[in-house]
Amino acid sequence: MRTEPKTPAARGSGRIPVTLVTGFLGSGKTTLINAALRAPQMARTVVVVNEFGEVGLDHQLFASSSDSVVVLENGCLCCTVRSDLVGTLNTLFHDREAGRIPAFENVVIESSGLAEPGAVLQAFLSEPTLDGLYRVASVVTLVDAVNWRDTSERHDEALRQVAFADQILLTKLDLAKRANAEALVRRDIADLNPGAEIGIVDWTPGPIAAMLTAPGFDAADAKADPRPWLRLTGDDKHGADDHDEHDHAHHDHDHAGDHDHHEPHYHLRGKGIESFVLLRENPLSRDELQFLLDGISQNLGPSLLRVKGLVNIAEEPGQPAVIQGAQHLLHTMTWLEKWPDDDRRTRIVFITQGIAGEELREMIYLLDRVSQRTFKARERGSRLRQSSPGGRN
Ligand SMILES: Nc1nc2c(ncn2[C@@H]2O[C@H](COP(=O)(O)OP(=O)(O)OP(=O)(O)O)[C@@H](O)[C@H]2O)c(=O)[nH]1
Repeated sequence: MRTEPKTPAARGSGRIPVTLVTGFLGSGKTTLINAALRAPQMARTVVVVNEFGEVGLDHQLFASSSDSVVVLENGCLCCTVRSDLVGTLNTLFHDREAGRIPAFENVVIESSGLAEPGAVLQAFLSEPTLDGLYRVASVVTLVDAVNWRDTSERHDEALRQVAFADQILLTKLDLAKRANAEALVRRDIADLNPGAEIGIVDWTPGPIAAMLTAPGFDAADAKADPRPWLRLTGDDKHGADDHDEHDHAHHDHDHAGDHDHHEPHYHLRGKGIESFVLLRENPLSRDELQFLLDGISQNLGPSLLRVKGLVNIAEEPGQPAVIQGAQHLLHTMTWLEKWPDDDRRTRIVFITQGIAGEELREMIYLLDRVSQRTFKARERGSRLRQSSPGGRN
């Protein structure tokens, strides 16, 4: 990741917001988008679906993109990007600029039920063309509450779709036989992705359309409020404690509360998805942050699913830096004009797969300590050199 010179609002927020709708096969994606299309506020929205004709789009702009993927040089399938999606979005943007199609204001992408949201998200963060034209406003993941446990046991994609989400909507609760179905699914999901907002689909077109066209958080807009995006508020939704600068985001499965203790324990963690919040009271210097992020990227590499956070940088105490990443890619840092409230702590949420929670925690903790020590030692060294008789000053 590059830490760029501070240029608040340098790129403004002119990029077109994209809402990515994901969810396992049959979770209700098409039904949701079709419901939204009945609302007038979708008139300036382009809907891109994987399969042509999947959504009835009589009066809508429409773009199709087939399922081809490109395997990048390192051959890692997690890095495949949907080049046709990138091409489609590029064409749409330039057609819009040239007046060949109406000036749409939003894009909604319905990804295939088996798609890896990480690859699509990464395309927006890494693809130079897309990055300048579009931004991901929100990743909305639908979860079929009836089939969730079966599906999540069998299909990793379903878990990763939840792990990548900013918002999660439960569907089919009307079909659930168990009275506590909602509570159980919510518990699993909060465990996988403590930073996501969880709700139930209200099938009224207006509210769905509003959700799909919401501007979301634009990290390039210096005036944007990051709180809903990060979902870390004063009461700290992630459950991290102030007494420890590093805390684990998981809920304690054994604690009393609204958990149903008659339910057999569900080992989602056996699936290897972990989340962790790095909380830090002391500001980081730019170099420390670079060191920390490089270390995280090198050591966690393919295990990283999603990273997002606000960082207090020592050189710029009045302005938080925003970092975000998908898979091993950490996106260029941007700056907000001011802190959204009095909480000036660095807060970075990590969602990983394939690394044990304890190991993750230890690694980030260690990297942070090494980074602090290295830079403190370097500062001391430079002070000593300056004050010594043979020093430069
Ligand atoms: N009763 C009920 N049915 C639902 C609900 N959500 C979706 N369905 C039904 O579930 C079926 C699958 O919904 P789709 O919208 O096609 O699901 P999808 O996610 O687009 O499916 P794929 O395209 O296969 O990935 C349809 O018959 C919907 O009517 C819900 O909340 N309640």
